[in-house]
Amino acid sequence: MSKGTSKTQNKNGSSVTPVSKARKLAIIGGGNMARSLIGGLLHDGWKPRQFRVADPNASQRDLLSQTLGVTVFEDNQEAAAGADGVVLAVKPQALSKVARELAPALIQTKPLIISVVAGIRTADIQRWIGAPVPIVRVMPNTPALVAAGASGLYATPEVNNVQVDFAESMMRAVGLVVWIQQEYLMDSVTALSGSGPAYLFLVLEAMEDAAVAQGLDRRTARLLTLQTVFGAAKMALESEDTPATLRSHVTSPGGTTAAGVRELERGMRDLFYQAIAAAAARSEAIANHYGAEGEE
Ligand SMILES: NC(=O)C1=CN([C@@H]2O[C@H](COP(=O)(O)OP(=O)(O)OC[C@H]3O[C@@H](n4cnc5c(N)ncnc54)[C@H](O)[C@@H]3O)[C@@H](O)[C@H]2O)C=CC1
Ligand SMILES: O=C(O)[C@@H]1CCC=N1
Repeated sequence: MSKGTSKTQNKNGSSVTPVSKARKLAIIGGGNMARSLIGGLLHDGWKPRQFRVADPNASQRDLLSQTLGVTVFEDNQEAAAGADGVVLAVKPQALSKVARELAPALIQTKPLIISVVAGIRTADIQRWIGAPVPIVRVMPNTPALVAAGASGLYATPEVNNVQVDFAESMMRAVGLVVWIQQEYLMDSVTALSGSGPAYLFLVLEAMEDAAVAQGLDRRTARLLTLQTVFGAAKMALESEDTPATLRSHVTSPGGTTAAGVRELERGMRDLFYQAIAAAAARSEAIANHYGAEGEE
């Protein structure tokens, strides 16, 4: 896997053209992921007028228009009208209804459909829409808000090269992009990088609390924790060495790090193995459960 965000070729090996700043993007579901994505794209130079966001919840719409300046709609079809891309960003249980409602507009105007919905497979979305429409399934994560996202992308065979470039340029503007060739692996991507920020926020909480228990004040504990985690990730991204080698450089024989790592090795690897396996299994279960809606 390549590191950083400087990839210059798309999944077909051709160079990526930047997304035209005239493109219009409809986003169906204006919650946490939509806000992270829009915030990151605005930071990259997109204009608020390029976004048409639909959400049935008035307070979500107010938040979006007041904080991000985007155009908001109560009606999904109105938001999708005339968009070059339609991002589906509702919860998995809402997707079948949303896709069925949008079907006539999507079949008529043929925008690229980008689903960020965890679990749900492209075949189920196409079945709800009732036609083999082009879909790029994306698993982003919330650090997209600060242009440090990580996204796995899967394209159905109907997606053409221009649409590949569109999806890739858009997601690269908010972080790292990796193309996934087999759709079932999107469950693993979801479990790793989609959910991953939450695991690491938990690690931050645990390190900070442990430092406070040692006597450090909370502010100092938080600052040292955050900078340590940021520094370690930056160093690992920029280094040719593996994380194991970098760890060995910190660990003096008989020293403090060895004493700390010995405690973590009593269960941390197994816990992460179990956490990622559980999240991937949940993604598959969501797909089986909510994806089956409307099946004959
Ligand atoms: N939050 C995260 O870190 C990530 C979330 N995702 C996926 O993104 C999707 C959205 O997640 P969040 O933004 O976290 O959820 P959220 O609950 O914050 O946002 C969902 C929004 O959809 C709106 N909504 C409900 N029914 C709707 C309908 N019929 N039409 C239009 N909008 C409707 C809700 O009012 C809400 O504002 C989920 O499918 C999730 O799996 C993917 C990657 C990361
Ligand atoms: O928790 C979830 O289901 C979503 C998908 C990845 C991150 N949040």
